[in-house]
Amino acid sequence: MVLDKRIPVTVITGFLGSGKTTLVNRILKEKHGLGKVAVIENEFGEVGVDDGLLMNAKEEILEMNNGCICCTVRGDLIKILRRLSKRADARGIDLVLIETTGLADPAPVAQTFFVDDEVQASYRLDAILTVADAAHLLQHLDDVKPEGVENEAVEQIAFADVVLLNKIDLVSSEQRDEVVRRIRAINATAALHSCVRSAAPLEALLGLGAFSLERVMAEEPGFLQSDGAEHVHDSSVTSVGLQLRGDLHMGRLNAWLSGLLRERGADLFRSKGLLSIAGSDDRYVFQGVHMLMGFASSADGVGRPWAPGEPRASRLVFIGRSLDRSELEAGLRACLVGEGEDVAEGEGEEEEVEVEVEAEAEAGAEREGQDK
Ligand SMILES: Nc1nc2c(ncn2[C@@H]2O[C@H](COP(=O)(O)OP(=O)(O)OP(=O)(O)O)[C@@H](O)[C@H]2O)c(=O)[nH]1
Repeated sequence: MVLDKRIPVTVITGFLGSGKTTLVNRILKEKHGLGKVAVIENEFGEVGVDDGLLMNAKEEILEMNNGCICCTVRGDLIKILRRLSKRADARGIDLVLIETTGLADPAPVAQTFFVDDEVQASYRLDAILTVADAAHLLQHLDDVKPEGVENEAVEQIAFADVVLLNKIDLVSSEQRDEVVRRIRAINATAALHSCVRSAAPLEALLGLGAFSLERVMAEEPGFLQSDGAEHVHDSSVTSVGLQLRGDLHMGRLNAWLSGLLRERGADLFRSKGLLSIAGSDDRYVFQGVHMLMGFASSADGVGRPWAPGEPRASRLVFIGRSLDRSELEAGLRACLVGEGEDVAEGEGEEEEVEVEVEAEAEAGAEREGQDK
């Protein structure tokens, strides 16, 4: 038996907000006996937030935020992989995780491991792992795209070696069965694990040797020839990234974001932010997936607190349809604390709160009705 000494690579894909970063954090935290892990992160949009959401690991985290890994920055991925392999011996990297954007087609990312000689000599694609949000997958699979535009959610399921059906805490068992049925109609052979907070056993996710070029070639004979040009993103889905110096008023911010997601949650696929909140030295994290939202802070072990004297600013990203940058920016600016303003009302909100669960449940019930 010839031992394959190449570094295994797991590509983690899945629609916006499905639980990819949650999974990466779990792997970094739990990796028993996996050796040293390098993570390549690609975020959609010009303002990245995931750097603040990944746990403070001693691992190698490499950011790619100036384009989509499946098309515009595929060359950068090759450069990063080449650089990493040159250093791999010295640093002893044993595993590479690539977290794609939620809007990436995983096929061109997989192709990278077969078309570049240097990359192919150093790396072995272990598996494409797709995280699916049980509460929102169906609406993204059903999303009707303009002519010639791929449905990323379908591509991500179709190309998976392993599907992690996540967030099953948000659906009934009937809804879950329906989601499984739809996944199976697209991909009958992938291993499928249902879970909450991406908590499937690591041995079911890593070191599988599951990616098979022969299988992909049998289904897509042009796989190695394509140059990625056929992958067209849905241009109606855009991102607005905002960065603002100063402190935000928690009460006003909560009210603004709750209202925004309640009114626009259908079109607002994903929102997230790293926030400077008045009256607190903890850095806050905001997470939104459609109408569901929550806050956590470094007091809850998410990210790190502000250092003394560190310039304080907030970064937020909104991804969805029909986004109006100036309206979003005006909304956020209105949450800034004015000079001399009393912020007492903004304190004492340090618990993680899921404030829009009811609205989300209503949306789920509506969808369930449509599914029948
Ligand atoms: N209720 C519930 N929430 C979850 C679960 N898994 C993750 N979340 C939450 O879903 C939100 C998005 O999770 P992430 O891990 O950031 O998702 P992602 O796929 O990395 O998101 P993008 O990188 O923006 O595409 C966060 O608020 C998580 O805490 C789950 O199983 N149940």
